[in-house]
Amino acid sequence: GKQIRIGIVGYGNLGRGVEAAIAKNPDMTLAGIFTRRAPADLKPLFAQTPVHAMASLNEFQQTIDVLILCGGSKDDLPEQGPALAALFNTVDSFDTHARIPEYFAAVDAPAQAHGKTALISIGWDPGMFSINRLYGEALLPDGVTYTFWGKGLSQGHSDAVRRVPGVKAGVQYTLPSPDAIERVRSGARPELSTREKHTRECYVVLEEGADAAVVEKAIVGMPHYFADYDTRVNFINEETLRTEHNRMPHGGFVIRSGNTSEAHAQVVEYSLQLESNPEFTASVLVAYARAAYRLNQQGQFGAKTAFDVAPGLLSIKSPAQLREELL
Ligand SMILES: NC(=O)C1=CN([C@@H]2O[C@H](COP(=O)(O)OP(=O)(O)OC[C@H]3O[C@@H](n4cnc5c(N)ncnc54)[C@H](OP(=O)(O)O)[C@@H]3O)[C@@H](O)[C@H]2O)C=CC1
Ligand SMILES: N[C@@H](C[C@H]1CC(C(=O)O)=NO1)C(=O)O
Repeated sequence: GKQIRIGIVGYGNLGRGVEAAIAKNPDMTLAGIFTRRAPADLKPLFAQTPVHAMASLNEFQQTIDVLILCGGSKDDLPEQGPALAALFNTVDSFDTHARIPEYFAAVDAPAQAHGKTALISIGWDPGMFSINRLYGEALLPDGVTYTFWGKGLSQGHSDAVRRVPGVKAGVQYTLPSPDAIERVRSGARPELSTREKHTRECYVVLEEGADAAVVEKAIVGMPHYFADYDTRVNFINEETLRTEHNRMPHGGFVIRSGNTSEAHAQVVEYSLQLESNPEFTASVLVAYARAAYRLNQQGQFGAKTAFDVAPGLLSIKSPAQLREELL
């Protein structure tokens, strides 16, 4: 049948992951990559992938079904999300949790006004972990939920570090507290503050002449990303970053402990072990692009989150096939 035509906006770790993921979905085809840089500067994963300047995006309104927005949540998506939701169906991974309500509103208005469908904050957290936190609360109303990430590389926090003036390059690792995990797994249902659950470790390459103390202060005090955590900042050179910090593994789990009666405790858990955080996130975005296309065909316009998307819309299988095979 008809292939769903995808455009990638922003070619970083996530954009490259989406290029790979589309090749794994036979009902999808990649119309092209759109970048703010000079297209000739980009080396796509597949030589045949077209690369266009962002300015030419308007010309593709009739030939692209869904845009997957792969920009950074700190500075790119707040501007690109609302602007592009007026022109295309979109899917993004916006993950500045504290700002999701305002981002939802900023994207919903243009999408509604132009009959577009915009799936926001898709990925694993927010995204698949959000869905599993919802399942936990809905299925075991009397209980507690915990989310742990890592040890691994957070792309949102790494992007945020890279945006600090004076930072040339950088990554951020999230480390869960072994003690906190042990207390949760013991069934003790402890009260844990944000600071007690994870610490954050940054590795930063400074621009020439940048002041390390000023950069460190800007990172550790950064609202929404670092201010609520104990954070260490290590300064390294480009060679070390390239050789020791070029892998992007991550993972984690959502656990719900609850009681269905005095007598019976129940536990629900969802976990991820990711060799590549960006490739997994990209694969989630591509499955949701299928849903965005279908929702738009159904006249479901405006901004939506992972909570609003029926699981069947993600599958390449037809509803009848799903009933036969997966029920
Ligand atoms: N919800 C979730 O579970 C997850 C969400 N995310 C989100 O995805 C976002 C993007 O992550 P990630 O792809 O790692 O970010 P990157 O820093 O790799 O890319 C962000 C943007 O920066 C530009 N860029 C990329 N490489 C370069 C370069 N070498 N020089 C100049 N500009 C460059 C690209 O835009 P352009 O091509 O236009 O220059 C790109 O879209 C994160 O900020 C995070 O918020 C990530 C993982 C999980
Ligand atoms: N959005 C995160 C995905 C997970 C990882 C994470 C963290 O390490 O703080 N929080 O959510 C990312 O950008 O990698």
